[in-house]
Formats: sequence, C-alpha cells, structure tokens
Amino acid sequence: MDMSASGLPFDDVRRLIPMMPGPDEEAVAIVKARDQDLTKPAGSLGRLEDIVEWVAAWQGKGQPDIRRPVVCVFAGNHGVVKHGVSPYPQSVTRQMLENFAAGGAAINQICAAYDLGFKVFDLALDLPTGDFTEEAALDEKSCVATMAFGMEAIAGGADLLCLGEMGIGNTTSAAAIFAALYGGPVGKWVGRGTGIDDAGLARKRAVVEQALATHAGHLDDPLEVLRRLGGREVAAIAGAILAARLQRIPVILDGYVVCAAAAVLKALDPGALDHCLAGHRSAEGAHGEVLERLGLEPVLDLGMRLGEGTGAALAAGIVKAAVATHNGMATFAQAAVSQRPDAS
Ligand SMILES: O=C(O)c1ccc[n+]([C@@H]2O[C@H](COP(=O)([O-])O)[C@@H](O)[C@H]2O)c1
Ligand SMILES: Cc1cc2nc[nH]c2cc1C
Repeated sequence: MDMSASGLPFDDVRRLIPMMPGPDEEAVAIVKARDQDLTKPAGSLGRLEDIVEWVAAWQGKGQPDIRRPVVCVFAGNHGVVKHGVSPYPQSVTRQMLENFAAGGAAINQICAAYDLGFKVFDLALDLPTGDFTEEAALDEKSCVATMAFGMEAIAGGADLLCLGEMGIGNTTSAAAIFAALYGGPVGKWVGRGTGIDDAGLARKRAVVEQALATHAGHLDDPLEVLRRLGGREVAAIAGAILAARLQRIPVILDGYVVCAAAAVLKALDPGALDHCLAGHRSAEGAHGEVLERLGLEPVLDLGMRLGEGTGAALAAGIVKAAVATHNGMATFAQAAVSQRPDAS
C-alpha cells in the first residue's frame, strides 16, 4: 500500500477506518455452543472463556487457532531526550536492539518460553524525531510512511499479534499524547518511565507542559497529536493495530507507550480497538486510567514496566493456553462424564 503518494497523507489513513471489519458473531456462537459441552462446570474457566470468544470473533473462525503468534517490537529515538527526561542515554535504544538480536533481552526469553515469533523494527534510529517542545516530532508524510511501515508487522501471516516498543524517552512522548487527548493536569500523565528521579520527573512535566503550549490549537485531530507528540515507534504501532484489524488478526497491547498509539486510534473511532486485548497493567502510574479510558481490562497485573512487548507476550501465553484448552478438551459425551440433569 503506497500511503505516501497522495497530497494529503492523513486522508489515506482516515479512509481505512470505515473499512475495519466487525466481530464475527457466528464464530462466537460456535465457540459458546462448544463451551457448554466441555467437561467443566459452566463458566468455570472464567476469563479464559471470554478470551477464546475474542480470538474467534476477530479471527473469524468458529474453531480459533493460534499457530503463528508474533511479537513485534518497534524501536525509535526521540529528540526530546535532550531535555534530560530519561535516566538512560539515547544510545541504549540501539544497544538494546543488538541485545534483542543476540537473544539476551527479557523479551527473547518470554518468546522462547511461550514459542512466540519475534520481529524487531528499527525505525530510523539514527534520525531521532524532532524535539516536540519546539516543533512537530514528525511531518505528516513521515508519520504516514511510518504507519505504513508498521503495517509490515503482519507480513508473513501472523494469527495473533503482540505489540511492543523500545525507545529511550518514549514515556515522555506517551505522556504528552495522553495529556493532549485526555486533558487534566499534566502531572497525572507523567510517570517515572525507566526510573527517573524527582528532579527528572519535574523536567518531564515541564517538557510536556511546554509541548502542549507549542502545539496548542493543533491537537483536536488525533492524527495531529500522533505526528506532533508521538515517535516513530508510536506511529508504526498505530499502523500495525490498524493493519491487523483489516486482516482480522487479534492484537495484544503492551504497556504505557503501546497504549498511547492505541489511544490515538480509539480517538479516531471508538470501535478501533475492539480487536485488541490489554496484555497487562504496567506500573507506569497512569496506565490503569488509560486502560479504563480505552475500555480494556488487563489480563495481567505483575508490576512490570519494562516495555519490549513483555507484558503482551506473557498474556499471549495465556491466550494460547485458553485456545488450546477450548480446542483440546473432551465434551461430556466424549468423556462419558455426567452433565447437570437440568443442562439442555
Ligand atoms: O510499557 C511500559 O509501560 C513502560 C514503562 C516504563 C518504561 N518503558 C520502557 O522504557 C523506555 C522508556 O522509558 P524512558 O524513561 O526512557 O522514557 C522504553 O524503551 C519503554 O519500552 C515501558
Ligand atoms: C536497559 C533497558 C532495557 C529496556 N527495554 C525496554 N526499555 C528499556 C530501557 C532500558 C534502559
């Protein structure tokens, strides 16, 4: 899809929104009917049952299946780091990509433990985005081109997509996006990210306040929020979420930064995240409130704040187990187990 050819690239993105398919209710009905026959008390697998229905609804399959789960990590660098908003230097973004390639990061181990595919996208790491206290992080064409690149996440035919990111400074970008979309005191959206101290937290807050002032009057359009305050990884994740929806691939979101990309889409269309599951509630302060605003109940709450898709990947293990349980269990008739006498 050439998204950068038209004169008004954001229009190309907006055109995709009405093309988003809805849930496959027939597939859900098939799952519900089989669930009633499985050798367990009705409802006893709790949220696992909802998760299987969700996979069926978005895969469009009465017998959902997870054969090609993939974790995609998008990495970008941020001009705003020059203000001292992260305790780590920008060089760590690339160093962590090397660590991913060598198999030494946390996400590598989780992917190995749960047999998940793993892809990393280097989004012009040598070209950090503009410092959004002074200028837009991205111009419109680069923003759309990066969203289009994010759509590559589904190339090769994933049937469950976990989204993650890596980018020193990107919790400041996420905070700015939430402040712009949701308003309220800026401090509420600014957290410690990788672990910044009190002075750094104050700098982060001032940076987000300055960003909102610089871009005042241009933040009513969610795509403008994305390009002005986002990073390349945030734009790519928005593209990946959209592409997955169009191809009927269920998505598991990771933490605070991935949810900033998701929030942009939700602001464009309230149903845009219906195919998304929140993998976890991150320990980044405002993530809980963000999830409430997105209408998503996290699968896990483990006090994690790493990023890299780790929360999404852990949840993928549960989603895989839920689907395998549904597909593999015997029915009451097959196992000759007595049903409740009042079961129809
Ligand atoms: O996913 C989260 O909720 C999350 C919370 C805190 C930090 N991170 C990760 O930490 C990096 C950004 O933190 P910072 O302090 O540099 O803004 C980035 O690589 C993220 O993946 C991620
Ligand atoms: C070491 C390190 C690993 C990370 N993974 C995701 N964000 C990160 C930030 C740092 C600093």
